[in-house]
Amino acid sequence: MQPAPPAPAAFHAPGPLRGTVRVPGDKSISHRALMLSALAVGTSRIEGLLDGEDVLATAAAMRAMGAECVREGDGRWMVHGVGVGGLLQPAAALDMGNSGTSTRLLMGVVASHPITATFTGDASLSGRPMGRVIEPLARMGADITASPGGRLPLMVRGLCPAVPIEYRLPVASAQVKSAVLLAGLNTPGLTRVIEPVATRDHSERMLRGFGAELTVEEDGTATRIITIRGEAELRPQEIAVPGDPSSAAFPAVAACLVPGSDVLVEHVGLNPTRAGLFAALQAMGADLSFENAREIGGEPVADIRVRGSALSGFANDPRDVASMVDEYPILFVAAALARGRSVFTGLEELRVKESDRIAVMAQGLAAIGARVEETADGLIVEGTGGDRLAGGATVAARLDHRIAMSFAVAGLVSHAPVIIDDMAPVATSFPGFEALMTTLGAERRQLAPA
Ligand SMILES: O=C(O)C1=C[C@@H](OP(=O)(O)O)[C@@H](O)[C@H](O)C1
Ligand SMILES: C=C(OP(=O)(O)O)C(=O)O
Repeated sequence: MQPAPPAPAAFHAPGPLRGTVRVPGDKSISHRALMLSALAVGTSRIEGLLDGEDVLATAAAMRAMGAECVREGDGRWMVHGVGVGGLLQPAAALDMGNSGTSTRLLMGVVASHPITATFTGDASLSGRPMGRVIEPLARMGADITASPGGRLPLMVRGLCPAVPIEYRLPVASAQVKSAVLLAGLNTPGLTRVIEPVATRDHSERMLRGFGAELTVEEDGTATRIITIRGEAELRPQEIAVPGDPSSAAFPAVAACLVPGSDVLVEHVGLNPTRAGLFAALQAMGADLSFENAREIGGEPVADIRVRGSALSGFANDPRDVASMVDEYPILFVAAALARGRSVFTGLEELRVKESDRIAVMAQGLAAIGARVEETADGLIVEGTGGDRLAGGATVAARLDHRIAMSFAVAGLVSHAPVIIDDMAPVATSFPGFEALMTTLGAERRQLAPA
């Protein structure tokens, strides 16, 4: 298939942003809901599932391995699971598109099933390191043949029964943790992951919710020891997926930056392992509050009210990186408009996301007039103190949805247009982004014909 032609766009805000919106379902939870439903015995129902391309790649893979996954309506899915150990050999390569989460978690699932699966992906995903999951899964007995540098395309030949391991995460990654736990689901005995820095814990919460025997201990130094008993029988569930805090980040920062704005983002998941951005914005002086706090499907949820705010510079605590790892690109935009200097450190993981998010944001922000300095593990930003950026440049999204949306927001507070060369990647995690921003009062700018 020919790749779609690029979809350039630029946005502006003729006035304050105002209104009440809901962002699509949480991407991390959506992937896990499909995978665990496919591994349960019987029929699960999911509502609020993210209908984004990344999650659809997971659904297609579960189907290719024998689970029935049916989209019954907007965000409403029915999954008929085959049981842990019951997945079938897929007839063709599993196309993971742009999705690191689908790839790494499913490699874990396949590793302990008696099947072989080939994983392929787009140019961005094919450049991302898979060695971090190959290493523990090979220790469990999976036979994995990867392209040079531990990249896609790669083939996983599972071993059943696999060998339980105790694995200390060398990098703070929920994807690596989840890959090992999911492999442990169909492995006899106890599989253990030791996590020195807490990462998102949706896998742990949901595995327990499906009836797996899983314990989490803390050793007093914030290290978490997660143990799962394998050969589990998962019971089908009804799952409600909350709104994605990583998507809510874009309208929230936009509302902070556009003077006079007042925006309510409803129904946002606020799991503490995910909510770092909102605390950072509050520390910068944002007028941001949480309303109607509640719990849905084992996850904390609230509505977030954000008003236009004068922000101050920020220095992040490197220990908090995992709680907002995907939100740094949009936080860099907030820092570019804040008063004073922001210093971001400990962000090396950003270099191996859909793009090198430190380098790509540094280049793009510099091109639209922000004062930034890239460092080995982060960025130093001298903010404008609320003045608009110059704009007047085209920035490359590089197949990275979060880069595209970050510069869409930067355009709202720039004099001249900020043209994003391709908005298409936004469909991986936030279908409806443009419509939502338009509801709030943002507008697409007319671009001169090329
Ligand atoms: O487990 C997950 O759902 C995710 C974990 C994070 O990746 P890492 O585990 O590579 O940090 C995050 O960046 C990604 O968007 C989703
Ligand atoms: C890093 C991300 O996703 P993934 O690793 O699943 O591609 C993201 O959504 O920002």
